[in-house]
Amino acid sequence: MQKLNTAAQMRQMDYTAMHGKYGIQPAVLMENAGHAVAERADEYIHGWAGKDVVVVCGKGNNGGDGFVIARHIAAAGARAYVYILGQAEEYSDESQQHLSTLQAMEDDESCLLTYFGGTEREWRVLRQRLQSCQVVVDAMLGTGFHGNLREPVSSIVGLINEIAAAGALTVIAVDVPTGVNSDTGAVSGSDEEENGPLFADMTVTFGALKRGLVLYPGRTCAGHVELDAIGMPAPLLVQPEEKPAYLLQESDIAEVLVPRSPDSHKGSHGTIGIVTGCSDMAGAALMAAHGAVRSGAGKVFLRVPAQTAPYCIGRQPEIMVRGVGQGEYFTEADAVSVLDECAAWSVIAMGPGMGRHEETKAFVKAILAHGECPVVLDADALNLLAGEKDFVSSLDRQVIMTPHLAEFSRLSGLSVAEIQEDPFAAAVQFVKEWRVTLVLKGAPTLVVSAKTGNVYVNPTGNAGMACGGMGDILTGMIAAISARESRPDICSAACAGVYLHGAAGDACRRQIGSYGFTPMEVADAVPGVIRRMEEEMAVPLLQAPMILD
Ligand SMILES: NC(=O)C1=CN([C@@H]2O[C@H](COP(=O)(O)OP(=O)(O)OC[C@H]3O[C@@H](n4cnc5c(N)ncnc54)[C@H](O)[C@@H]3O)[C@@H](O)[C@H]2O)[C@@H](O)CC1
Ligand SMILES: Nc1ncnc2c1ncn2[C@@H]1O[C@H](COP(=O)(O)OP(=O)(O)O)[C@@H](O)[C@H]1O
Ligand SMILES: [K+]
Repeated sequence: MQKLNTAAQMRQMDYTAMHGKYGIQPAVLMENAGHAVAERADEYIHGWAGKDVVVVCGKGNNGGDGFVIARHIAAAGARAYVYILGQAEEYSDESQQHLSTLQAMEDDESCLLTYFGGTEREWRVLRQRLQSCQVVVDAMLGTGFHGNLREPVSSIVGLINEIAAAGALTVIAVDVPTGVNSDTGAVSGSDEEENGPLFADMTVTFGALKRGLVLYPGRTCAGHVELDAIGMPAPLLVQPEEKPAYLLQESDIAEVLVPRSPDSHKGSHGTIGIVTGCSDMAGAALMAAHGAVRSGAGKVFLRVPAQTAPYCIGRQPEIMVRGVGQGEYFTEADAVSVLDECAAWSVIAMGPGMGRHEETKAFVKAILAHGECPVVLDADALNLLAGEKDFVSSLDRQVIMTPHLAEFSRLSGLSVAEIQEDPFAAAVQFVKEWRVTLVLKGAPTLVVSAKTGNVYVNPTGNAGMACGGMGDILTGMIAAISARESRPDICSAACAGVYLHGAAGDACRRQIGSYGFTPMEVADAVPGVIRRMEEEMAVPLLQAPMILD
């Protein structure tokens, strides 16, 4: 897992490194940061030697990093044209220190300083420089940026974007691309294009990943992201923050990839009860069931309203289907027969294609109110439960809710725009109030643990998955994974489900292309993805076979 920090958490981390017991000199940390950019971008741009590079340095410490970068790339054989946006005396002590070193190099042709005042001539020269150089280093604004870009930064960003779009100019961002809010991924000028953010090819970020680098639209501006520890003491790199957020990595889901016990049987791998569907959405029920099968479920029972059953029976022979009641959708009276079976199930999933009839709401509440096994709620089950916070939060069982943005908006009462403004805050607040594990689906999907309030961001998945039915597959996957032999805790199961689902979507994109792969194909890709992960992580697929003779 990689920490995903806010600007405030970064300030605290920097402060502890410098002023707490570790006592690292501020200028040393800045030196490490600047050196890290020069080193890490070297390979990306195929070496600094012989390159003309414009380094634009803002007024804050991001600009200070730029001074260090200019010195290192000049030493590596580049010619650095350094544009300085602040007055020397405005800079922090450590930035001033690095600026003085650069000033002492001024006679050297490798490093040319311009104190940018914004005269017409200066703009003209800057444009020419940008047109003739090969690389731009964006050291204008980092974690200190908020709001909309002001001049002259705004126009410099516009100029760089324009020239980069037209030609062979590589843009390297320092810590965070200028104009991206490092906490939320919001960007400058979303409603006025001229104040838009910088689009970088590569971002070298320091100490911890920033949330704005993984959330859209900021993620689009960051390009290829590399994280450098910049010499931070190891405990600070891993120490949990007060309200932690993490980016999931493949190794994090190893918990669910433990090999099957060689003597296990179908009962060891979970009995999944999928209770969902209605007459015009039988496919959703089948897709959820298929997601469970492809994720390794021991047994999958599908319970659908009676009139949906004929469509489902026999479609997939491994799924055990029974029609409940007599109608086209579930009603409260149908709950009794399902509740009779629930006691033997490891997990229940409800919601895909269930319809939004009032009677179905009573059915869902009746199922939830009895029994102890975990429940995964998606789609219409969520729509039906909007306004039922008190009921859900007082349930004595583990609940995972998997809304997409519109469903989450209905549940939380927040508008989609409000959620997008700060999805972390909205998701964490919701989990606190509803006492459920939340899978807020989207690009990217966030998982928030009911137990800890920790946020996990999923890096896998692609826009080819924006297609009806993808979420239904995920519902079945999470249900099946939560019931695996290793019995992962509910949040780990949700994280693993989301990660595998996205990775299966990525495998489909590679094999089929960005358009037109289906939810069923994504489910079918899951076993292959698990096999690849097992091989790459050297988790044995099977225990060594016994040799009997
Ligand atoms: N010691 C530290 O704290 C370290 C900080 N580092 C660097 O320092 C950066 C953070 O430095 P700062 O806190 O000084 O912040 P920044 O350098 O990101 O930005 C601060 C400046 O931005 C201006 N600003 C804010 N919003 C603006 C807007 N909308 N339009 C135009 N100007 C705007 C502020 O007036 C201020 O002058 C990090 O991103 C990183 O690059 C690194 O050197 C590592 C060590
Ligand atoms: N652009 C995207 N990038 C990554 N994942 C995506 C993208 N678009 C959709 N997905 C994923 O596809 C799934 C869509 O689920 P959902 O909207 O519930 O579909 P449905 O309700 O039709 O089943 C979610 O898991 C979501 O994260
Ligand atoms: K920057």
